[in-house]
Amino acid sequence: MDGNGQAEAQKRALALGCIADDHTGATDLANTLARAGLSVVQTIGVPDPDLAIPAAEALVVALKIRSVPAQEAVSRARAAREMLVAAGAGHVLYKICSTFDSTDAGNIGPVTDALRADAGAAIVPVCPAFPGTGRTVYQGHLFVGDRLLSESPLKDHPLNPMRDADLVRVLSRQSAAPVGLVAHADVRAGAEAIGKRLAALAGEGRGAAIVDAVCDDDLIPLGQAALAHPVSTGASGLGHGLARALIASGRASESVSSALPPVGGPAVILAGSSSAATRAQLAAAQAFMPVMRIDAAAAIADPERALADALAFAREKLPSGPLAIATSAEPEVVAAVQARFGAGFAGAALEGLLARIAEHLVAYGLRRLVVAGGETSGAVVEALQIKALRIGAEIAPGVPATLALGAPAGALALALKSGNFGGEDFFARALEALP
Ligand SMILES: Nc1ncnc2c1ncn2[C@@H]1O[C@H](COP(=O)(O)OP(=O)(O)OP(=O)(O)O)[C@@H](O)[C@H]1O
Ligand SMILES: O=C(O)[C@@H](O)C(=O)CO
Repeated sequence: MDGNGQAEAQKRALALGCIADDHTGATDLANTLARAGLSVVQTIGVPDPDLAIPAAEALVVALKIRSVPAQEAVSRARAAREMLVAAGAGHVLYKICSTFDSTDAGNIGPVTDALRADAGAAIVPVCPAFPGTGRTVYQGHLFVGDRLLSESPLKDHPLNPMRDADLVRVLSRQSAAPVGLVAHADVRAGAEAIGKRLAALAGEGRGAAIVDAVCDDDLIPLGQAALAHPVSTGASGLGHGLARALIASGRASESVSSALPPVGGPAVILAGSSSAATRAQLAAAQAFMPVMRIDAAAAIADPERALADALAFAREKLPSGPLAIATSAEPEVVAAVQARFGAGFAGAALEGLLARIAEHLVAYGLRRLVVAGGETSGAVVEALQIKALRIGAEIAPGVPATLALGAPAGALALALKSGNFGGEDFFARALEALP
């Protein structure tokens, strides 16, 4: 192989394997890794061995395990790690939400414990910081903008209300082994200081340690220190640090991602997220497109009727331009729906409804789709049988334009928006950005 061939092959050798606990989290991470300079491919679930996926330095496996029972999350994450390690990944990042979404019986602890055991690791560094979107960790406490997590809108999340900002305490409640803290003073002192502190905590028998990070500069030593361990757990900030550390160590080379090919055609927004950000974005969208608000209680009681109504609305409006269909509602309405049907049942029913709407619309010829909400995105992407995503330009921090690969319906441009991401004009921007 000549010099160019070697450089090309090295550029595409898998260095970083990622397991994302939801689909918008996966595209967020894939976007961050691509912007940091890695070549990245995202698959929907563990890919079938016969799926032809382009070679890449980072592979992000999108799972939908944030809100499933812990045992199921553990076995699915283990299978994904096994595949990633067999494919050559030297480090595996378990991508969780930057707002640490999980219940006390939640999955971040059990999955982190299991991946640590499988990798034979002494300790797992854990950091959900993503300073670019206002998520920072100080003295183990997670902030969303200038509020503690427990005082942010995440306290009212429909599936995982986050009412404790002390992540050492939160992760301890979910973990088999005790949890430690690498505080900001060590992070400021650099990668070596973080490494020493992690080693000391491992020596005390701690299985995981929350690592502080309050700004982008902290992500570089964090990534270097994390790369010395086989497994880490965190959000896009840690992903950025790992990508930069891989490039700095020569295990990956900086590349520029290419633009997505144009898809064109009708566009629809489907929103299942009830986050404050998504609600504000829908209100802004109402000024320039028709928005159908689905009554969640009525839709759960009679899903066939809700499906028929949504499709009639779409058929009528789509010829004149983009439209939105949303189950999103104010926290009091969500609480009432959950009290009547149970949160899990209501969530699954509404995700299923939006996924069926997506299937029908794609069959009608829809080619550009924006989905708001991680669980909702997972349901939609799985229903459309999308196998992998190519990552395009960033629409807003944490949200790239993507191109669906392997879907039976053919080319489809997609933006999967995490509930809390994007400014008020996000939907207008997304429609412009989808090729
Ligand atoms: N009106 C409603 N009442 C009750 N539950 C709802 C309602 N609308 C949507 N849901 C459910 O709330 C959940 C929202 O989760 P989803 O992950 O899609 O959004 P999010 O949590 O805001 O986004 P992210 O996970 O990306 O932060 C889904 O299960 C959805 O079906
Ligand atoms: O980290 C985040 O906040 C997002 O990528 C996410 O996981 C949303 O579901």
